Formats: sequence, structure tokens, C-alpha cells
Amino acid sequence: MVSVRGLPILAAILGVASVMPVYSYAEGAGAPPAVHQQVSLPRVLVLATGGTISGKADTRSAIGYDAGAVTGEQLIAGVPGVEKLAQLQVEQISNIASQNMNSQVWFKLAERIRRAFANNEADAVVITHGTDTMEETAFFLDNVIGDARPVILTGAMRPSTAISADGPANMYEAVKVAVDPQARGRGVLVVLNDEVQSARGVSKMHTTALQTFHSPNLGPVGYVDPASVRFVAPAKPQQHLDLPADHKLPRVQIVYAHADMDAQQIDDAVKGGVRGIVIAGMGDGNVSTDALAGIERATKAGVVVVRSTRVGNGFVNRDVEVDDDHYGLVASMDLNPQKARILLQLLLANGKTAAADIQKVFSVGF
Ligand SMILES: NC(=O)C[C@H](N)C(=O)O
Repeated sequence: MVSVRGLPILAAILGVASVMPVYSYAEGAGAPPAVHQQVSLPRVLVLATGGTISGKADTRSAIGYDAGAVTGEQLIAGVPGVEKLAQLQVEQISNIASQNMNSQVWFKLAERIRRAFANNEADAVVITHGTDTMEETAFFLDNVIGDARPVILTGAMRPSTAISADGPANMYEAVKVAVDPQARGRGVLVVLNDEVQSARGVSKMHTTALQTFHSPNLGPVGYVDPASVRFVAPAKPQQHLDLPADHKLPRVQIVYAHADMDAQQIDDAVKGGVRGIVIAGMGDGNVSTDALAGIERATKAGVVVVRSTRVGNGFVNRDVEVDDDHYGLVASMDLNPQKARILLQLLLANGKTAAADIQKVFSVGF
């Protein structure tokens, strides 16, 4: 449990923060108290999971760095002015690079957020996270939280020690969005580089650029800068799927389609005991004739098959180039393969196994 500290300590922190450069948290500023209190400001629970935003290198121009080397508390201490936006309570959920993100951390996050909202501990949640799998964590949480209070993920493309580290500005803007009344009722959001994206729409689309997050099909839902938060899309209805009590998600494998494709990967997946397969198909979710024969074997064996696309943009349409009705397939609509995998896992865990029922959920809103 974290403890509430007194105002003299807060004043000391504010004094330090005001003269320190923004990257100070990576340069041994020391751990501040876990609760940064200012009476009557909104309460934001910060859940730190690691990633480049918590990364640290030996020198400011170093190429390599260790992700998850800085704690959430140190990270907050390097964001001057954030304490004027909200009362921040920081908890460390994990400290990993997000290529190692996994469903156990997702369950931990989901349960902590549900508890915080049920006990009225927080008005909003900000999660710091690596960018590689941020869209997957955001989408998982979007499907299981179902609360109007904002849940915002943020991260960074440059480690905390880099020249022009982007983490502090992203953290500031994430908290700014979290406390904005208009952020309510929008599901889980991702805030980086002055843009606000929905969990459903967002995808990492550049390996290294600061402007890596885009929502190719849906566009950003809003914009943020130090002076303002502007939403350009309407709020959405809140709904949620249950978390499996045993904290296990069924095995669903992604199969990447390509020229010269045979059915080997699909047959191997079925033999390996998967409950579902998501095809990262060519174009509008296409596979070769040989692979389609493998898909037919898979569905006959009771494996649910969803057709998504490797293209990264556009919708996968039902029954246009592939006869989904005939083969009993699900079209992923706007969902990329990694998000289609999560939705299929959650639906299977909630007892939905019929392709038609699964299709209805994938098609929500379209
Ligand atoms: N920019 C980043 O955060 C990348 C890092 N590999 C991560 O996802 O943790």
C-alpha cells in the first residue's frame, strides 16, 4: 500500500521539479513519495508497466538502452507541472519491455482498474507502457473494463535519457486527457505525440518515429497540447466481456499469409490444439487455395477461424473474395490480426464458439 505524505515533502518535490530538465528522472532524482497530493484535484491512479518510457541508457546519445529501468515514481518526478493537473498515486504493476507483455499482466491491470473504480479510489487511470504492444493492452482493457471513467495508455519512442526524450510530454498530456471531463465514456484511449486514439482504432505503424501511432480506419478521436484537449469523435457506449476466472485465455494463433502459401502452418496449429486461428491474410483477408483447404479442415475440427489482413489499413469484408458463409468463417472487419486474436480469445473464454455469434461482436458498429 502506498502512503499519503505531507505538504512539506510535496513542496520539496515541486521545488526540485521546477529547476530540473525534463529528463531528470533518469538521472538519479531519487524516488519521490508514491502519492503527490493537492487537495480537490482529480485523482489519477498511475499504473507503470515498463517500456521505453521507463528506458535508460548510459549516455544521452547512446543507441541501445534498457527498457523498464526507471520506476513509475521516478518517471512522474521528471514531469514538471503534472502535479498541478491531478493528485497522482503511482503503482508499479510490472517493469518490462512490452515485447514481453503477456496476459498475466493484462489480468493484473484489469483487476486493479476494476477495484480502483469499484472502491472509488480514482477518477481516472493512466498506464505507462511500451509502445510495441500498447495497442494490444489497450484493446484488451477496452473489452473488459466497461466503465465511463477514463483509462489512458501512454509511452515513449525514446528512452528517458535520450536527447529530446518524448516520455515526459506524453505523460503530461496523458494526465491532461485523463482529467478532462470530455474523456469520459470513450473506452480506453492511447495518448502520444499530441494525439488521442481509440483502443479499437490505434496501431503502431512506424518502427522508430515519434509519430508512430495512427488509427488507419477510424482516425484520431482527439488532439491534446499543453493548452487544450479537443475531441473530434463522439463518445461510445460502454460494454464489457467477463474476465475468465482461471486467468487463462484460450490459445489462438496468428497465421501470416504470403505468396507460395501452403496449409502447413494451419494444419500444425490445429494439431497443436489451438481453439482459434486468425489469418493475417493478403489484401481483403485472402489466402491461397491450398491454405483455404487447410482452413476448411480446421473449422471441421471445431477451430474458429477469423480472416484479418496483413495490409494494415481497410476493412475485411464478408463474402466478397472468400465465401465466409460456406466455410463458416469470421471476417475481422476493421480489426488487425493482433486485436482480432484478443477479441477471439475473450469471446471463446466467454463461451461463444459459433462463427455467427462471434461475427456479430466483430461487426459491432459496422
Ligand atoms: N518504444 C517502446 O516502448 C519500444 C519497446 N520495445 C517497448 O515496447 O517496450
